[in-house]
Amino acid sequence: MSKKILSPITSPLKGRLTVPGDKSISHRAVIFGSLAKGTTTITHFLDGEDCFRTIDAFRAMGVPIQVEGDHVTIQGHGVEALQEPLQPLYLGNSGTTTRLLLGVLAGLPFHVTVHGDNSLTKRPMDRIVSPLRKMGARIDGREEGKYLPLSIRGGKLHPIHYQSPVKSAQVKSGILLAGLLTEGETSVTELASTRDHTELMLSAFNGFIQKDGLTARITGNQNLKGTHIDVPGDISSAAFFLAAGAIVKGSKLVLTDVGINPTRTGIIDVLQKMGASIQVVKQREVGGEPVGDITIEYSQLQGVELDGDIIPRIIDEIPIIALLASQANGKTVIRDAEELRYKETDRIEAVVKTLSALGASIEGTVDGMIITGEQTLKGATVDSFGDHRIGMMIAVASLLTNEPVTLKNSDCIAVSYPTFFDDLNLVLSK
Ligand SMILES: O=C(O)C1=C[C@@H](OP(=O)(O)O)[C@@H](O)[C@H](O)C1
Ligand SMILES: C=C(OP(=O)(O)O)C(=O)O
Repeated sequence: MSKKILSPITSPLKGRLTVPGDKSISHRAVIFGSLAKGTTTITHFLDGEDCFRTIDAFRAMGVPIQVEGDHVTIQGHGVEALQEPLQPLYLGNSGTTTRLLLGVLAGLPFHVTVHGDNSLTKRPMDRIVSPLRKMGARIDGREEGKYLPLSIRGGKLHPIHYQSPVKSAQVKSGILLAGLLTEGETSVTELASTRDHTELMLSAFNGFIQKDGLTARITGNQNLKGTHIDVPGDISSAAFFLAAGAIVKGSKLVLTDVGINPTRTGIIDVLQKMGASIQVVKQREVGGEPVGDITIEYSQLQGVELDGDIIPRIIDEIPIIALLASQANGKTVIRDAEELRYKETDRIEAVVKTLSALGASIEGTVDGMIITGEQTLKGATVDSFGDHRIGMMIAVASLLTNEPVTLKNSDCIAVSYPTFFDDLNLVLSK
């Protein structure tokens, strides 16, 4: 098992940092580049383990994909050129790869088996399997297709209108991708707005999608053309540095070229609401996605109440928000976040266990948590439970302790941020 001893720090965090490319956008760029005709080039691609699972899946279907550092080149020959994979597809730890790929596989005349690691094997897949079956895909798996491994017999689908019962961009995107391979109009209505990178990226590939409030409509057999995608920095990765900058006394950081798509900027809203000194500057658009630089400075934070429609906009940031709350005056209450129980770990349980061990006052609820600050954190041995976001939250927490923190299972951080510790050392040494 990997292990990292995180020593107490002696200086605040200073300087400028460009975080790696957005994970959600990197996955989608590979998917659309593989379905399109012509060359797609991707720059600032996230070379994290999850995105390689998406690359490997399309390589297994015969798509030539070349990777040099964070540059990716895809020679797309269109959907008709995809080949049935000869082996089961291993999707590792990546929920996004799985749910989006199932949408693609449902519309292809292949028989494919997909499997993943211990964590992915426990995550619910019925949320995507059920609408894809309604479209005509034949999918089998444990507990009637609730869990991986799954076996998919795809082919000619029929369009549906789907009212999604879960607030999930992966479910929406999986159905839209299946809709792209289906004659007629497929539509998805969401309960709340979730990240819309699939919708935005489709236009970059010469595709078309209609958005009408919480409903997205797509027609099949579009003529997608290869393009260039410059991936913005991942705000979900930047969030760990925004939090560190906000809670380590004397810190001042500028995070450059961060994606600030409004469906993802809940963390900025939360920090503002907590009273952080945070600004977004140099706002611009890159390839249809809004991008900006974010400055953050240490300041005393206040507790907040978070629920309702902001939850999908902070879903991956809640572990680090819990740490922020432990350093804020008063109570923070997070509700409506039961989805956290279906991530790489049960993130409600994992956050409560790790932050309690580090000295925070935190209790879990059915759909969230209650944190009372401000608490002095202490050194301890804590486990990431194999969840990259829990691992990075613990590393940021260790910046506040006077004793070392031992982080067990630290390697999982490479899933979304392979250079996390290098970047942390960079801003600690300024
Ligand atoms: O569509 C995406 O790229 C993602 C959607 C979210 O998952 P859900 O759709 O399950 O909420 C998020 O947690 C995940 O990290 C990435
Ligand atoms: C939940 C996450 O990813 P995925 O669902 O793709 O595994 C995440 O990155 O926090």
